[in-house]
Amino acid sequence: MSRKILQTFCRLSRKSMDAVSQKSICTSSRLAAAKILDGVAIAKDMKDEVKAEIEGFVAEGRRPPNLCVIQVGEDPASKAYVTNKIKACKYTGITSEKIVLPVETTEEHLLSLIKEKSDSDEVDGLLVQLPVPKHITERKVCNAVHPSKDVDGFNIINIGKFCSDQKSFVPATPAGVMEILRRSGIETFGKNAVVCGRSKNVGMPLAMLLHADGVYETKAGDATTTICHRYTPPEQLKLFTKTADILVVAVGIPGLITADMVKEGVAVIDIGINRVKDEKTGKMKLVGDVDFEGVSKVAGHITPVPGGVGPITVAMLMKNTLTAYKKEITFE
Ligand SMILES: Nc1nc(=O)c2c([nH]1)NC[C@@H]1CN(c3ccc(C(=O)N[C@@H](CCC(=O)O)C(=O)O)cc3)C=[N+]21
Ligand SMILES: [Mg+2]
Repeated sequence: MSRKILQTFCRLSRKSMDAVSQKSICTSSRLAAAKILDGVAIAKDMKDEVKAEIEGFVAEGRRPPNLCVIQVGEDPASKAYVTNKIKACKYTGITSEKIVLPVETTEEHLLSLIKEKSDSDEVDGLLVQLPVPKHITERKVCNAVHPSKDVDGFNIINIGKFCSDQKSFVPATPAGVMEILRRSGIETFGKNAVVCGRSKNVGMPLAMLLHADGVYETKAGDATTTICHRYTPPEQLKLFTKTADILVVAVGIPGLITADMVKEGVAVIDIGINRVKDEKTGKMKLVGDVDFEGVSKVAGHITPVPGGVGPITVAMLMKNTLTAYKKEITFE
């Protein structure tokens, strides 16, 4: 046998032996389907913890925490999200006020309402559901919410603190993703994380949480973190996603991530929310950015859509509202 053939043979037999030993050792995730990270169950655990703590405060004679949610216009998706938030308030024992303003509300009127609620001793958490109508400047709205009540973490003071590794209100979706990883025992320290999407409310803060130094107040993940975005050439996107031990996708393109783009055993967190028509039934359905069927055969862990990150976002908002109530973060 020539040297070359022998080498090839050895390599092949080594590979097949690995496959055999892996199969016999690894009975669950790897070679079988990915473990589905149940967002509804994790969110329930988180809400139950908040609920128990609130019951304690109320038993001591304190008023429960309060959340004020302002919605401008009647966007159907916003309505659904706000409904979920109010429902979670009821479940956890947070009192809530939902204020729906007409779509033609002036910026001046909205800003004065935000100021009124920011000044009210009855309100602990305050948020304006985004997006706001085009004639209103989103940045002004976010900055009008007092930092100590800014449970969305969208005020520039909270963004500044957060980016300086200080304790702050952190946006619920990225904070929720870290919570999924933590509660599912998925290590970030020294791992490769790839974040697809660089939005100010999700991709950017999530990349911060994954890459920054865990010794500081934000308790970040110490992962080697790559950010991909709309100008990452498609053929390069795959090179990056293939390196990921943790792959987070928040882009808004159904089916963007396919099985050939991921490494075996990767933890996939799908933040996409896309309403598409079901080919079989003709009805509208919710899907993420990940080809769930294909990728779940290769991944070690994967979040579904719906029932993944969405419910955890809502649960994290409850946690942030409790934090605001306890005045755990100081703003001087
Ligand atoms: N000021 C502000 N704060 C936000 O936190 C905020 C926002 N604006 N604007 C929009 C995004 C998106 N977001 C979601 C909340 C709940 C679900 C959720 O409950 N999703 C369910 C399905 C809901 C459905 O059926 O549409 C699930 O994934 O299972 C999703 C997304 C919060 N956001
Ligand atoms: Mg969000």
